[in-house]
Amino acid sequence: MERSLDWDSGCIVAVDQTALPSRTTILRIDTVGDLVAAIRRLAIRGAPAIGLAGALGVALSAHRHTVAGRTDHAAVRADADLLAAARPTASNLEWGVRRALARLSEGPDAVLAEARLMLEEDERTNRAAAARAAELIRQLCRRRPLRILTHCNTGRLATAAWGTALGAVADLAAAGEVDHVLVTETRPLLQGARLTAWELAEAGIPHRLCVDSAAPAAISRGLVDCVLVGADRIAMNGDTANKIGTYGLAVAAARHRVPFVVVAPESTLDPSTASGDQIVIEERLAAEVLGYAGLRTAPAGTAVYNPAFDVTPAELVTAIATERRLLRDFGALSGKATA
Ligand SMILES: CSC[C@@H](O)[C@@H](O)C(=O)COP(=O)(O)O
Repeated sequence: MERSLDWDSGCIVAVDQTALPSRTTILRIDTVGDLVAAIRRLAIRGAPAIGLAGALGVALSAHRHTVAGRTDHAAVRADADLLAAARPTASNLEWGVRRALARLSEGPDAVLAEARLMLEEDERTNRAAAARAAELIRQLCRRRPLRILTHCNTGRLATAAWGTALGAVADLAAAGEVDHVLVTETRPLLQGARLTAWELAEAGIPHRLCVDSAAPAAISRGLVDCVLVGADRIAMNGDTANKIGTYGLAVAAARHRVPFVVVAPESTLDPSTASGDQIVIEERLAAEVLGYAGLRTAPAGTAVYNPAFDVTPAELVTAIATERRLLRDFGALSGKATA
């Protein structure tokens, strides 16, 4: 499969991200219910990827609810609402669903054409944002080759192709500028250990895996030249929601004057959210923290706090690189200043 997510013969096809790295399993999804479930259980995950999945889901629904050339718009809109609500934090999901839905009056093929266009755009978008971030890192960091810290998974699996922060890592690595990438495990679901380490190995980019709690220590010991992460929702003041643990990395990076750069598509910027305190943070099931892969790691019944994301205040973010611009003065997001 060229893309980690695509459309094929009336189905959404996607790499099952819960099966990696043990198995490469391709899901064929042909109902909106199964798609919502795949997004909720993180088989399809990563902000850009769930946005694209949402758009493909609307196309799936539009085709399913078209009989003899007549589309049941109310049924498709109800499916769109279900899809948009599958996970609350990433703004890309609602963006993808709404963009595909906007073509509904033109019929199911137009909806699918829009979703397919979004798949194509995704790679161009990611490459542009990643190249911009890589260029910034070249300017900000003097040491070569670079030691880059990243969190969660922002590679091709989290998008349709190329990736955001991990795309920037790939750009720098292709230019021979990367010593190694320090990859956080990303508890509780191990997106860093399972997915980022797998993608970096595939790409032949040297990397080391560390437990999440070792990452701030690595920054404090001078073992990290820059931190590169993705985002799920960026508020208009630059506050950035991303995988739980990002905030702690940003605090450590600021304390030790290490550049902390966010790489994300414009679709992650949310014009309706003024600041990070308005971002809804998804809370996930206790079972994800109480055990892993069927093994209990805490006494049954232990109370759990399991937020999937945290919010890094803009003041801790060195810059946000998108496909269109580099944001360093966060007033630019609310139109008060130019980027
Ligand atoms: C390019 S992916 C950017 C973010 O979506 C990523 O960093 C992240 O936090 C993903 O969380 P997940 O819960 O795995 O979907």
